[in-house]
Amino acid sequence: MEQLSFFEQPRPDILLPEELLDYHPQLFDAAESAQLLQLLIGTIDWEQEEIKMFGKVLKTPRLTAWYGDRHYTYSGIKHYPAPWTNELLAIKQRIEPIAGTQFNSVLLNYYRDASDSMAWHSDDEHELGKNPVIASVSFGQERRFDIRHKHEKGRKYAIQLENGSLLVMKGDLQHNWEHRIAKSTRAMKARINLTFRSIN
Ligand SMILES: O=C(O)CCC(=O)C(=O)O
Ligand SMILES: [Fe+2]
Repeated sequence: MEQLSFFEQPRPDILLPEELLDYHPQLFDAAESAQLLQLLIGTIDWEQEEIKMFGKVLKTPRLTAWYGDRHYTYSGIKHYPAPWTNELLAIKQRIEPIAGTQFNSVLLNYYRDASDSMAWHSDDEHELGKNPVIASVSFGQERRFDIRHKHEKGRKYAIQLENGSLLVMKGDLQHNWEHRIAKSTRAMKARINLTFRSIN
């Protein structure tokens, strides 16, 4: 199946383009990451959204939640976020100096196992502006993050997003590239990813 075989193992010899991606492993240590993973699983108001595709109603293959100050349209659905929690604010304050910008919203994704995923997409909604900085924090199971150029076939990268890491996405990544978290053929434990955004 194309989904599973598109990328081989990430090549550690290929450096990530630094104008697009800035990776900070172990920003949160193992103890803190384990604690935040359990706390977020237990306290976030998770939902499984439905998407309409080719006249069918499908469930999104992961759980999601929006928190922050601004409502936001994503995949054609208008979201009214829940107010910041103390933990989410603390994570936001920790990453803002590294990302070099301030955020007013966060999308949380909960990948329960290997069959949870996020399809190829760009975060290119109008409210985010043309070349947004988006800060992606991961807790729990390491998963592979795939990136491909929209027009130049063969320009692609894969990076393992480790427990406690921060990935800053910037430049024209949301304009000329797409990214995804593919399903995996190997067993996968729970993972939570938080993408902090600034919505106009
Ligand atoms: O789970 C991830 O690492 C990616 C999340 C993502 O692309 C998004 O929230 O738009
Ligand atoms: Fe995304």
